[in-house]
Amino acid sequence: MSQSKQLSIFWLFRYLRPVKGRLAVLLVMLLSATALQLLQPRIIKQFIDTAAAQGVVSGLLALAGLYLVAAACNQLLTVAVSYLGNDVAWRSTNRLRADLLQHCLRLDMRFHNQKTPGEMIERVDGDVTNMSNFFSMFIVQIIGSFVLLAGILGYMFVSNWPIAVVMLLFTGISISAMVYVRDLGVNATQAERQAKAALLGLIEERISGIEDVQSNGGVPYVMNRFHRSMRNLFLTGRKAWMLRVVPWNATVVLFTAAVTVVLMLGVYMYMKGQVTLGTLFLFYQYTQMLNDPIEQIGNQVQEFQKAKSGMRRSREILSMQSEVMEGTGDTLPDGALGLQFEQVSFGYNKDSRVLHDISFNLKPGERLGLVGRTGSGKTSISRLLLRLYNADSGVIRVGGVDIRTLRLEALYRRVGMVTQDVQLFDGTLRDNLTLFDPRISDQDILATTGKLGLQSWIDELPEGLNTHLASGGSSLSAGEAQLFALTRVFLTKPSLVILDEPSSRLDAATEATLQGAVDQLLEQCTAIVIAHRLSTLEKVDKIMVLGQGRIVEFGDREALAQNPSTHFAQLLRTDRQEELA
Ligand SMILES: Nc1ncnc2c1ncn2[C@@H]1O[C@H](COP(=O)(O)OP(=O)(O)OP(=O)(O)O)[C@@H](O)[C@H]1O
Repeated sequence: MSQSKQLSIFWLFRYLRPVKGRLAVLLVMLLSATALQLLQPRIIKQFIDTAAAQGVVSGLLALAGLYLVAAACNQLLTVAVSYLGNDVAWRSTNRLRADLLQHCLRLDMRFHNQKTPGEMIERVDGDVTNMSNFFSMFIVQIIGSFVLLAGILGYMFVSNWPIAVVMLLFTGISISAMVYVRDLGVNATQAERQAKAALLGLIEERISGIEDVQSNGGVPYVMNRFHRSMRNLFLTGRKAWMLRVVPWNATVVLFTAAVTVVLMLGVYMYMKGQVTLGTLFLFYQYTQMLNDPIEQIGNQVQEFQKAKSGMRRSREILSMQSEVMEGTGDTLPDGALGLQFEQVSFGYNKDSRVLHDISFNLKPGERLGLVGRTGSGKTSISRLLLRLYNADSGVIRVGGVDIRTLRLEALYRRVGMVTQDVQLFDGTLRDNLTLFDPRISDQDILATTGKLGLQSWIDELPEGLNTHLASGGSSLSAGEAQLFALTRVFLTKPSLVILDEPSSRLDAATEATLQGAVDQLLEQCTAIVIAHRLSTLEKVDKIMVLGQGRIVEFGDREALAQNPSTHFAQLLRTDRQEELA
């Protein structure tokens, strides 16, 4: 752990490598600005001394002009530094954001089950934003500040060593104090980020469940949790801030002392005639300027703490390995794909098994109806097949190929699933149906939607396939969303498809239209149909009855239905009675 903490800042340099040219330009500009900063007080010194000695007006005017030019150039450089600094920060942090998001999207569902979307936003964006100053300004500001310090102190040593010694002492003590306490705020800042992530997670969760919250009168409860979370953020944030500003506060006291001593020494020397009025002004001005680089170093130390805590959290995510490792295989047989489960067992947690020793075989083109009570493990079977989780033991083969040996993309190209929850994305209807795949033509879309009975619905939309849909699914009824999900999967022309309760939210008439279309679409593929209502299963070839994660029954639908002693026949009888009642 300690080693990883030490390595961590160097790890960030990989994101700076692609912008090193820009960083170099940034540094040159900052050094030029520093040179101008050093020059300006010397022009004023010259001006004061010339004026005090009753010098010629043209000389004074020239000095004033020179000062104006230096000040204007300094200002322009400051603007350019700020622009380029932001540019570098965005370029490098965007790379890190992309790496984090891509990594998170590849992590398995066990990871995602533990994280709320709000927390993920904070980790992919908030933590990285915290590091942006580090990327753009840390190195250049630290170098720039030290150069400015060296310039001031170097000049002072040449022109007046007693004052230079006071300045050097002040600088040395200030910087040592800052280095000594530099890590003080890192852990506290990390806790602050965690509290922020928890708050965002809470808001996101409650807003996405707004219907339930409102209809169950849960608003006061939500507000209570919200206030508690805010309080936690406030307390951790205050602690982190206080620990971060300690280094800065330490220098303020030292600075006041240094200015006083330099002024006293300077006035004394002026009275003795050892220095001119202009030089006294220069001493004062340089002492004042000394504060800028030290304050800048202090700020950078604070930013460094923030960056370090963000970086630890980002590294933590990036070092997480998905339990689902991709294989390298790319090829599956053409046409409908057979499916075998061989002694597959699985549990979401180590202590409890959800599926026990599941073995069955589906030939290419066969349709399996999966029935069982709530919680019997039907959805879990489909999740294993789609590699959202790894089975604890056993093998799953698609088209005779162990799915662990396949690239995930190769698997998803051929295996599709329609779930009960349809996620809509911010985009047009076309984007949502094709999932942003430009290779799927409008003709394909309209042919599939036509078959599924969605055509009239699309025709009624003001802009047809170009209609913009809001994310989250609020613009569709539950039944429409289900039809939508079917279209989405069938557009990918899957060779094996899992339909999880495909018609649970449709009225009888729509269901009838849909059933015909699904039958047509299923002609080219193998299918698993998960259903509570047995009427959905009239067209399947095989039936599997699951009970508490075990196969209770597996066989031909007709044979099981004809034999009155089977579980399936019993379920059919109960179903009919319920329908009659
Ligand atoms: N993400 C999860 N984490 C932990 N346990 C889970 C998770 N998802 C499901 N389970 C548990 O696994 C068991 C099987 O769930 P599964 O969703 O496979 O059942 P199901 O037969 O599909 O149920 P339903 O008919 O209600 O959809 C249940 O006991 C459930 O509580």
